[in-house]
Amino acid sequence: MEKVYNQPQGGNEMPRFAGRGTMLRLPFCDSPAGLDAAFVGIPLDVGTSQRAGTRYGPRNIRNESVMIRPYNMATGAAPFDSLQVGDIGDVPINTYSLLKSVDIIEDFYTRLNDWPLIPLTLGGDHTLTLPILRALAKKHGPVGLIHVDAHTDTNDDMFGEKIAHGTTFRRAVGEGLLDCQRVVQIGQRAQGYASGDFQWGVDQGFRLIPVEQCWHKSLSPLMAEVRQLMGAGPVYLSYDIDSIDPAWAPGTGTPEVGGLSAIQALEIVRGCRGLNLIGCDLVEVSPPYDISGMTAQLGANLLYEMLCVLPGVRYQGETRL
Ligand SMILES: N=C(N)NCCCC(=O)O
Ligand SMILES: [Mn+2]
Ligand SMILES: [Mn+2]
Repeated sequence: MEKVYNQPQGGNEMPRFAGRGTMLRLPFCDSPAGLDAAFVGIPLDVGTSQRAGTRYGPRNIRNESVMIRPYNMATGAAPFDSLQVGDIGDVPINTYSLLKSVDIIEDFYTRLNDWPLIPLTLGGDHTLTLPILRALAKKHGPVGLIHVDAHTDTNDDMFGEKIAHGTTFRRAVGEGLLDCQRVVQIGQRAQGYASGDFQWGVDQGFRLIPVEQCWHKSLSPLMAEVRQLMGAGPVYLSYDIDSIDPAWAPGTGTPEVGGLSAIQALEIVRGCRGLNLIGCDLVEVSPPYDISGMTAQLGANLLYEMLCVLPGVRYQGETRL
């Protein structure tokens, strides 16, 4: 019998401004059973260092995902023709404790390890990536990482705290969660607390591509190099929306000028096709600062593009360049 796959609620069956409040208006699934990929919300902002508000990220990304249709006309991807995808809701973080929230997130994703699904996470601030990596490392061992961000997030502490949205990947290295020779950081820019701030990751084995090396060019050639570097091993994609210039993504808590374009963001994610992706996140969307919801819509589209490059996605016909 032909397998039936979940479909986004169509714009001709329910007006786009109505219907399910889930990601892409997919069915809400109260169990991970049977899913190949799951959208998960983490409404966290107690880890932020400047503007807060990312607690509203998951809800607004879902709200702005209503324009997205099933078939990717640029790449030919048809995710809902071969993957069972659902929205499994939000992680019940502790609004009053970042450390307890980190434990709650790790426990939630550790339980997801029991299922063959790939988590696609709607953030929330970048602290959330640490507990997700802790959980995924239990299943996959140390993983490769594609980290797109205005920041390195490798501070040893912030205000004396070892866990915050700017310390995530320092902690991940220290806990042995990353295969450091298969880590790339793309889009880093602005200033440091010390002159060597960007060097710490490079000293661990990371490949760093500062934003100035991205300016005025397509990033498709870079992604060919990244695919080569990642090889066949497990890879996690962590996409901080503030990697993109505030002109395209104003709704974020720690904006930095001179960022990537939305087009380059699409090139990066589409360039992940063929990788052994074991999880993705889209973090730091802060709706209170989001002009007309465009940052949340860009985040929703990047999450859809991540879904489109997951292992097992079927492609329709020839893919256009
Ligand atoms: N937005 C994220 N994830 N990190 C911002 C860190 C800012 C800082 O290191 O001063
Ligand atoms: Mn970040
Ligand atoms: Mn950032």
